[in-house]
Amino acid sequence: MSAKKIAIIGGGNLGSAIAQGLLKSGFSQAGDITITKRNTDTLVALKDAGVQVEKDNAKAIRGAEVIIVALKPYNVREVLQEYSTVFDPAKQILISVVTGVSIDDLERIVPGMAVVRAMPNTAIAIQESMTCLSFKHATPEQTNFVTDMFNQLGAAVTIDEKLMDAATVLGACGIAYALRFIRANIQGGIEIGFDARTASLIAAQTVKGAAELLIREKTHPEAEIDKVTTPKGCTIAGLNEMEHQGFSSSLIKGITASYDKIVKG
Ligand SMILES: NC(=O)C1=CN([C@@H]2O[C@H](COP(=O)(O)OP(=O)(O)OC[C@H]3O[C@@H](n4cnc5c(N)ncnc54)[C@H](O)[C@@H]3O)[C@@H](O)[C@H]2O)C=CC1
Ligand SMILES: O=C(O)[C@@H]1CCC=N1
Repeated sequence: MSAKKIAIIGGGNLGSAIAQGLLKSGFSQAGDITITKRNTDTLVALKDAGVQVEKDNAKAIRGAEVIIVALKPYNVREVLQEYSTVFDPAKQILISVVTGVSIDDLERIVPGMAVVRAMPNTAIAIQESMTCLSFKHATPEQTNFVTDMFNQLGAAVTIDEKLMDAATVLGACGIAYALRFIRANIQGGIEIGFDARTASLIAAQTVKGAAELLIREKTHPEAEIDKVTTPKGCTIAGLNEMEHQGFSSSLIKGITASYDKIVKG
């Protein structure tokens, strides 16, 4: 449990998920978390859980030691600029989960502040995020704090900032790709006889099992696939048909399209 006061600026999809994760993990007490949004109606559940819900960013920033900025890339500059004099670089750290805005850019907007970039995904709400972190001017104490926090909200890895756009695609967008894969399995499962609820359970638990095999056993996917593909069996027949239809290729092309969207706009 951390006694640090945390302010989340931008209580949208990711900001709210971070607040939920901080609460569920026990990393923070509800009263130590403040979350801001212009229209706070969607934050009722967090408010009911004891989180401080605010419209006033200045008040939230003043009362915090850790500020997590979860605004859209197109308004983060404008909003941070408005409050740049409210920050206290001697006592605070700024963590940005904003896509495509560099540490240098953010440190220029809020002079003197140590900025950390973090790229979690929405599974942070249930402590299952993959979070990539980049540090530049953070002190060892700040680095340890941020790493520990995101480790308690899933798994965290530190990467070179030049890989942050790639991390955004593979980790943050990646959860959407995985969910679409599961949805397609559900659609197929219904077509071959299951009701939607049973198909959802089978598809999701099967993907969870596949992921856990790789994480726990540290094996290569193809080595695990070899164990499933009985010669002349149904698995290889299905896999090969998927590849004939461009399965791996479509995923790789999707990943590079997402990446180009961040890099080229
Ligand atoms: N949604 C995701 O899965 C992920 C999002 N990100 C990044 O996180 C950031 C936030 O993304 P989302 O949560 O999806 O967007 P969102 O649009 O759901 O959240 C942004 C929130 O900021 C609020 N906001 C706007 N102006 C404000 C102001 N002046 N003061 C306080 N709040 C204000 C908006 O009302 C909105 O609720 C983006 O930069 C995105 O690229 C990064 C990783 C994953
Ligand atoms: O789609 C987006 O732009 C954001 C960044 C990563 C996940 N959602």
